[in-house]
Amino acid sequence: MTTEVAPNAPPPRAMHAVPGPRGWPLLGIAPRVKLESFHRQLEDWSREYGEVFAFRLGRRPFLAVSNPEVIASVLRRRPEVFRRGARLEATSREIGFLGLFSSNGDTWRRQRPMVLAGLDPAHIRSYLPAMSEITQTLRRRWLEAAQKGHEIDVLADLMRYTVDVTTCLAFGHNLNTLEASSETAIQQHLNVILPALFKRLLTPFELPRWMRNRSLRHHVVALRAEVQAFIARARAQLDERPELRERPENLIQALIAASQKGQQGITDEDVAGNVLTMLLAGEDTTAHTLAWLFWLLGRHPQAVAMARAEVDAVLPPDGVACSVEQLAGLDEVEACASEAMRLKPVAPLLMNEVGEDTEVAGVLVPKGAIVACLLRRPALDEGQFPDPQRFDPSRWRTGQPGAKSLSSAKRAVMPFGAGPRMCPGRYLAMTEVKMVTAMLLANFDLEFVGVPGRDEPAERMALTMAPVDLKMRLRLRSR
Ligand code: HEM
Repeated sequence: MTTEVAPNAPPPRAMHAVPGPRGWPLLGIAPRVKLESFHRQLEDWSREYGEVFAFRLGRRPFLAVSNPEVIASVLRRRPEVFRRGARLEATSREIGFLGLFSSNGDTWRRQRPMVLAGLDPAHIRSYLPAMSEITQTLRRRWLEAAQKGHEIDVLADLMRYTVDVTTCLAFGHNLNTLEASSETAIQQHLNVILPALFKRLLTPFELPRWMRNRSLRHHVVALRAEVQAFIARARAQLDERPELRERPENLIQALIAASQKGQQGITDEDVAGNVLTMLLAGEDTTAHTLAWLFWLLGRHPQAVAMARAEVDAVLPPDGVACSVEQLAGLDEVEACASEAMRLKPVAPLLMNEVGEDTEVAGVLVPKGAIVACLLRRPALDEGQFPDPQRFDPSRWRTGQPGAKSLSSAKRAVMPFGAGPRMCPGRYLAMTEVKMVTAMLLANFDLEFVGVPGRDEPAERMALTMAPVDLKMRLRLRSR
């Protein structure tokens, strides 16, 4: 058994002695679970039962934790003691996207440096021209919507943007869904596969025949075929221009070059798995983060005014950044994004399967149990952030008096996770978030961002947390 506890700590408690919501024999709390708002149910229970509580989902024991130090210690002890769930790993293998996100142990160790290298700041710099171009396309789309007075489906447009950026960077091919008249095939596949995956992961019982669903199978097979086509294209490029093996232009070239060299044992399966992982991990997360940020900006004109003043000072009049230096000057925009991720993190919940008996927050947790880290709870803790529900980007300004407390506050907010499995796409994601937000503020006034007839958009959880039915109306900005 592994532990990370002080020497004089009291003896650990067994899980059944830890308070938590009551369940039924065999089913546990399964009949009470609402998949789309499971994160909120857990957050509510943590208010009722405290920083550590336990329950069963089916036969599987769960321990939910919301203390930031406990969360950090769990996330640090990966991939050895805590791991991605065996079901996630098996399901991903079945679908054909066993990439960095879902793999464990040696597969994860082999893949991580490769994926990290493709997404590091140096590579992001070389991706900027493509990203600026795609941001220009989005700008044109929104200029047209503003001129015609059209309402914008925020999530749909932002997902088109992130699909275009991700496919362009990962595969060297811009799908240009922003200018396509209808949803592309890839989006249609993901719209079916992602919710099915999430449901499968949270259903308390094994669903051995889930892939027999004909529609799901169709989408999985078609998506795999799309990915194989990207791989074939990148292989041909590497054959034509062997110098790309040393200086790959995109992630797929980097992965294939490594697999051909036999470097670090990267296999063809690893390449395909990580190509799909980029699509799955990079699309919803960034689009949903931007959507929440826009909704919050729509309610806070002062924050808009400050961020816009900065955008006007740093960027050209079209508001589209084209250098790392310009993006680095957007501190206020970044502060707005950090504050949006504190209040509306798209990953408010991280599930970790226990790989060997261990101890967490003074509780004995057996192998096979799940430790659910409730990431949003510390981010809304009054002790860390006065008036925690208020959207206040000034909390994130650097060089302010109280910078020390800012650094401890930062440790309580983990939108990209923490420890050895922290999100490798965070530089790319922040680049996209800053680019799109700056473009929005430079060109448009936010006439309306919200859900008609509601104060707040509902939070819907399906792998990531999205604002439901968010709409936006833009007016050309009067300067
Ligand atoms: C605002 C946007 C994003 C957010 C909020 C986000 C958040 C996260 C979180 C919370 C994790 C789990 C970290 C952990 O277990 O400690 C994660 C993992 C991951 N993310 Fe992101 N992500 C974003 C964008 C991206 C992008 C753009 C990519 C790549 C194109 C990406 C690729 C990945 C991968 C591959 C992992 C798995 C890392 C591992 O297990 O080693 N993410 N992300």
